[in-house]
Amino acid sequence: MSAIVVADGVTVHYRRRRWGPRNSALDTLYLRVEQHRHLALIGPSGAGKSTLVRAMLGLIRPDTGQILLFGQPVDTLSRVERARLVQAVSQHASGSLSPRFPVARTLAEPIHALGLPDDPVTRSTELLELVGLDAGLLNRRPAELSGGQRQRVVIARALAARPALLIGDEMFSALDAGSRLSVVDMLARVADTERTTIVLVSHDLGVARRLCDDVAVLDGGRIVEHGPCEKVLARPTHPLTRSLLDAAGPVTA
Ligand SMILES: Nc1ncnc2c1ncn2[C@@H]1O[C@H](COP(=O)(O)OP(=O)(O)OP(=O)(O)O)[C@@H](O)[C@H]1O
Repeated sequence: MSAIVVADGVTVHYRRRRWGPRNSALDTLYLRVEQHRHLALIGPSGAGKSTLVRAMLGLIRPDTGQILLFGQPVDTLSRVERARLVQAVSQHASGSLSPRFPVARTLAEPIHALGLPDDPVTRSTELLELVGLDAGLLNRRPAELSGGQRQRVVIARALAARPALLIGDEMFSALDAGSRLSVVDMLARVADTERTTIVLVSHDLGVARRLCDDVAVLDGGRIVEHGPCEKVLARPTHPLTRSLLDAAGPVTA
């Protein structure tokens, strides 16, 4: 199997002031994300999940170690190369939609910016369908959409880039419980068709198990347990994984 992402001994410190104390967010972290095996990143608040995501996106440079995307150090890739390989959707991503742009323009933009061969009109309609939205919304601006519809548009915009890797940092939290599972299932189908690998940061273990093949548990900036969901979530070996499972109650999704 080939690795889509490798974190090779990554350490990240945050320093609030130049001479102030350093706060270690990732501590010599090693992780391999295999292609076409969706990975859930779970862990308590402050474990380093979002920091790891930001490092994978090349938004922060590790103090030591490196992140490899398809074997290449992420900081050697151009912005366009990175955008073609990896897209991210965060919990509050709908704020990143331009208030002036109708949905059609939002979805066409990555196609133009990345020089993809897709026809923007056909692809925008297809993308809306993929995320379970009506093509009639193509002419609406963000203010004319519900919060859940905006989040689906953000997911569609990320898919427009046809990324090899989609990173979702609590990407479903803005959706109500009723539509969450249908969007999760939709994403699983799209990822399958488009050969996209997903890394999902989630506090929702039900969603993690429903979508992901593997799970990695972070604590104190390190991976403390990593393996197939059916094994780790059924027979956890680390006390932290056990306590996350206990706190979540029965994982039903
Ligand atoms: N910009 C920053 N400056 C200083 N410290 C930070 C900064 N961002 C995060 N941290 C610290 O780094 C550590 C890891 O934070 P991170 O946001 O990666 O955790 P997380 O696992 O994503 O948490 P959560 O589940 O609450 O979102 C925490 O101790 C946090 O306080």
